[in-house]
Amino acid sequence: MRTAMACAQTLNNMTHLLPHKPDPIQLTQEEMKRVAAYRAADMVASGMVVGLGTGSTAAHFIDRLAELMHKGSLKGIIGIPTSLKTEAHAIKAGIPLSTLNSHPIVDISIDGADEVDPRFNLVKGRGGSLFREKMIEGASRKFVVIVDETKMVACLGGSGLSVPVEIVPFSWKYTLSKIENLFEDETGFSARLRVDQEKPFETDNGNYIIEMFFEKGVSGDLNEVSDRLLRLTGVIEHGMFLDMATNIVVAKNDGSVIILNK
Ligand SMILES: O=C[C@H](O)[C@H](O)[C@H](O)COP(=O)(O)O
Repeated sequence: MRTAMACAQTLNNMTHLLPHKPDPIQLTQEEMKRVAAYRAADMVASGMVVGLGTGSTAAHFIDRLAELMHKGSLKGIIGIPTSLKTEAHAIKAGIPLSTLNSHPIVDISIDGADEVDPRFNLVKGRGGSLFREKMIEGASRKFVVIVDETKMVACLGGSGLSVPVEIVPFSWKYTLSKIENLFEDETGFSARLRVDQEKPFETDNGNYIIEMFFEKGVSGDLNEVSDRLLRLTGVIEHGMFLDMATNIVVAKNDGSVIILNK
């Protein structure tokens, strides 16, 4: 009895010397983006033609890719940028670039997304890039999406944030009204021109963006919704990337990573 008490007392007195049990890691969203990007960089091999995504998550990937190239761990990489911003970033980072015209088959594309649903469908383009992304990622053998866990959704557009559509500037109000007509039976649907500093936002292709909002997310058959949008004269492309992603790299705020493969 005396011994047991003494042990308890000793233990209490010694707790400051015991190994400290670390608090569970709580990564910020930016840190999660970096974790996902770094993991995806491991999927790139020497000699690959790599589609370089656009946005804050893809920017971490570009930095990591450049780092691996400069270290000599990756050789003979050619990047295909999905936006002018990414092109400038990659040039600064020293990544040799080419185009889809010269390299029509891309080995792997790595890019972020605004939303990912359980079927690997994505919303992309809230940063203003979607057309070049869709073209290059559609030409890729592998399309790896890098996200933090906040991007995982039950249905596209369900977060109340926009689903972008790139349209030609000519008669944009007419195209906007056609998009509104398409979803007139959708409760809570709205659409508007994306504006930046009181002027229409312009994409890298000199086009405008219509932002569509769905109160309860995009309903019905997504391929049908996509087809109906693309049939409208004036619509160039939309930000729903359906059945394109082959792998999703999800970083969680406890520091772990989940890789989903199609
Ligand atoms: O237009 C932007 C691109 O589609 C981005 O990949 C997407 O918006 C995700 O961006 P971020 O990684 O900055 O969240």
